[in-house]
Amino acid sequence: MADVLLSAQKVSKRFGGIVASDVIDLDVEAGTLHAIIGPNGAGKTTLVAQLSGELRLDSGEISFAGRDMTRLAMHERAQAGLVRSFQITSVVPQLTACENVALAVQAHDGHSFRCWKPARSDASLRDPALACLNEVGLAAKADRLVGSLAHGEKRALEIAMVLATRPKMLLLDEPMAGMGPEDSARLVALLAKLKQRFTILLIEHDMDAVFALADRITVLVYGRVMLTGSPGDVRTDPKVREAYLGEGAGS
Ligand SMILES: Nc1ncnc2c1ncn2[C@@H]1O[C@H](COP(=O)(O)OP(=O)(O)OP(=O)(O)O)[C@@H](O)[C@H]1O
Repeated sequence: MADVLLSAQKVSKRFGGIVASDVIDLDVEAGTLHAIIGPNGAGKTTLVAQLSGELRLDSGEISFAGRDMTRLAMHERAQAGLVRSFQITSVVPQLTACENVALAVQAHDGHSFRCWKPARSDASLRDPALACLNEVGLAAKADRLVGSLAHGEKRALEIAMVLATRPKMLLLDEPMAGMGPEDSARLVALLAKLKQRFTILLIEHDMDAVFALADRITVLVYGRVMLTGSPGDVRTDPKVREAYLGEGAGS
């Protein structure tokens, strides 16, 4: 087995009577795109929040690049290279795409978000921000206000902001949500390019995207891992077909 970059061991989380994560074991190998699929309420978002540090574990352990992350805060995990995609709600609509990415560069470099003004003119922020926008195909929109960007462009901007933090691994929670087929196809192409450089954990309901991109897939059902395997394993597993994909899906 290749090197494991991210490992979750016996991770659990309960919300009142609901067991959202039920003793989950997950190993993500370096250099792979690992997808997590499962029906609504299976615990996918909860698991990502636990991995990124937004949500405390009730029990279990998380290690990343050989370091114990279990008790580290979100920004400490991000500093180590484990970064969850920014939610569009954390993007400032009154600033341009470039200024928003510059803020992410600035935040990662340890400056305060309050000092955003120099980000407009400071080449040490603008140049890396433009490079990130270029990577996601948004260079031409660098000086557009975020509020005026189309939905697909905003999602690409979120990814540019992750890249600005110089991650080792990206945690992406439903990046295709709400997208039409053209934007989805564009994002699949972008992720196919990014997976050559980054390890990626992808939660996604779009099965075409998952089967096009994933090297490994973990199926969660009721907070438990039903199966981890190759796309072929998952596609043909009768339990998975019954529990989630439905007969004929994914084929
Ligand atoms: N903050 C919370 N408080 C109470 N219950 C929660 C909370 N967050 C999640 N849950 C519950 O935990 C379970 C898992 O939810 P989660 O959002 O992780 O599932 P999911 O697989 O991401 O679902 P979806 O595909 O619909 O996004 C659900 O039953 C949900 O209602």
